[in-house]
Amino acid sequence: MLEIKRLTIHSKTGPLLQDLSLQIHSNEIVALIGASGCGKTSALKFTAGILPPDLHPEGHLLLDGVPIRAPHPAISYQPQSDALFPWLTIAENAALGLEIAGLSKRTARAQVLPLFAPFGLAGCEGKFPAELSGGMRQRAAFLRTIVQDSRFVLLDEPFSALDAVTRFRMQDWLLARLNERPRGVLLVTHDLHEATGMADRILVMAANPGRIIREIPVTTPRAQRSEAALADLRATLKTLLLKETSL
Ligand SMILES: Nc1ncnc2c1ncn2[C@@H]1O[C@H](COP(=O)(O)OP(=O)(O)OP(=O)(O)O)[C@@H](O)[C@H]1O
Repeated sequence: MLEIKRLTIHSKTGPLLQDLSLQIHSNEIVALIGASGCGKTSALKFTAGILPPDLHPEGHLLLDGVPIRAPHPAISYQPQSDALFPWLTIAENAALGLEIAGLSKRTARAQVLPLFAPFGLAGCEGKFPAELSGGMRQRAAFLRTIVQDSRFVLLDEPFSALDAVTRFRMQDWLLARLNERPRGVLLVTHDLHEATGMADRILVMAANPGRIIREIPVTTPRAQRSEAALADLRATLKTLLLKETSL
C-alpha cells in the first residue's frame, strides 16, 4: 500500500495543501477530483518527489507502512504536461524511464516498441515530439510511464488531450492491462465519466487550502457501469464540486 500521511505543503503565500492523507492499495484505481487549483498536481508531485523548491512539504510517504523518500522506483508518474525531451525521438523518450532504471538501450527499446501500435503511435518511433499532435505526445508520455511497470502509477489528467474515441480506447487498454497486472493507480481527472467509469474509489478535494472532503467508493461492478447506472453518482459528484467552487 502507498500512503500519503498528513501532508501539508507550505508556499510563500500560505498552505497549498492542508493535512491531506490518502491510501492506494496496489490493486485499485483511486480518482482524485476537485476544482482547478485545489492542489491535485501538487499532491502528485510530492508523491513523485518533484515538488519545486519553493514549496515545502511536511508529512509522510509510506510504502507498505515503511517511510520512503520520493522519487522511488515503486512509483511512476505521468505529469500533466507531456514533459517529453524535444531532442529525443518518441522511442527514445518512451524508453528513457527504463534506461534510468538500469536497462540497456536495446532492452528498453525492445520493451517499448510493441506498445506503439496499440497506442496509435505506429510509425512515430523515429519522430521528434514537435512533429506529433498534442494527443500523440500525451500517449507517448503515457507509454513512457506505463512501461516502467511500477507497483504504483500516478497519472495527472493522462487522457485530457485525446479525442473521445481515442480516450475510450486508452481507458479500456489501461483497465485491461490492470486486469492482467494489478497496480495501484492514482488518477487525477476533471472528467466525471472517466472517474466514475474507471475508479474503485473517488476522492473529492476542496481548495484553499487543498484538502480531501469526501471519499466515495464506486460499488457498481465495472462490467455494469453504463451511463444510466452511474448517473446518480455523477450527479452527486457534480453537486459536491459546484458547492466547493465559487467563480
Ligand atoms: N511553485 C508554486 N508556488 C506557489 N504556488 C504554487 C506553486 N505551484 C502551484 N501553486 C499553486 O498551488 C495551487 C494548487 O496548484 P495545483 O497545480 O496543485 O492544482 P490542481 O488542482 O492540480 O489544478 P489543475 O486542476 O488546474 O491542474 C494553485 O493555487 C497554484 O497556483
